[in-house]
Amino acid sequence: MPVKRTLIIYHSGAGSTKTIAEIYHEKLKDLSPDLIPITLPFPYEILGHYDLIVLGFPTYHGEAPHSMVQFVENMPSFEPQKTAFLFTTYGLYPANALYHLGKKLKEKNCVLSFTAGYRAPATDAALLLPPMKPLFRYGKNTVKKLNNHLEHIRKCIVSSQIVEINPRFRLHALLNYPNQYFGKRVTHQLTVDDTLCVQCNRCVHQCILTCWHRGSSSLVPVYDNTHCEYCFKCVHHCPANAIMLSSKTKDAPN
Ligand SMILES: Cc1cc2nc3c(=O)[nH]c(=O)nc-3n(C[C@H](O)[C@H](O)[C@H](O)COP(=O)(O)O)c2cc1C
Repeated sequence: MPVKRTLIIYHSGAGSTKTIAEIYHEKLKDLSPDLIPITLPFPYEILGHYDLIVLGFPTYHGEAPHSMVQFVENMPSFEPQKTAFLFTTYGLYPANALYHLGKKLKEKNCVLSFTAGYRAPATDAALLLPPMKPLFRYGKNTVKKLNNHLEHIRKCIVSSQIVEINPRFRLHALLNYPNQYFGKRVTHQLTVDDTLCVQCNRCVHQCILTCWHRGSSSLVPVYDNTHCEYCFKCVHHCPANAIMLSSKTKDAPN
């Protein structure tokens, strides 16, 4: 049976989703999967080289991030069908994030064969409540879960036995609605400390929603939160810890 060509593709702010994607990549390396982060816009034609796509994303406010939704919505409808695996990382509760993105993938003619959620350090909470950072960590059963999931994925890659699943709608996720409603209404203002900034422009290169631009009057990058989904990738990638955060509640960005 021919081995299916596999692409692992992910979006990650603080690195937890990237870590899980890298573990998938490492543990399946004998089957030569490719691993890439999502970019916007994305060269969708490369997806034509793969039979099977593993898609990873963090849960934000009980949903997939806008960037991820945008990535899937702009995807062409596949002909022939493609097999997709979906995983998310979350701090406390992934609500219906997998259900909603799974449905969108099916609209693109993907056969969804697997979904998984991994509890990971809650990046937003760790940034907003630094003293509580030690409480936010990977779930105790993550290694066991990963091993089971990798075994399943391996079977699908080496055989043609793909079983289609329908991700379950979690009714109790409706209780999470206040968190989603208010969470989306908190906006953050990121500021750069000019005295610390080393003008490497890593924030400009890392942001997939182009919230950072090279400064015109100074070499310090300029931030615009109009499209920001607060993944905090810029904060985590800044080598000089020059990006700082403040929050306020106002109208949601969308
Ligand atoms: C803006 C934002 C919103 C979040 N909302 C939720 C949430 O609703 N539920 C949850 O369990 N975790 C939530 N988290 C935590 C992330 O899902 C978790 O930290 C995830 O592993 C981050 O992945 P990353 O490190 O790849 O960015 C949120 C994090 C951020 C930054």
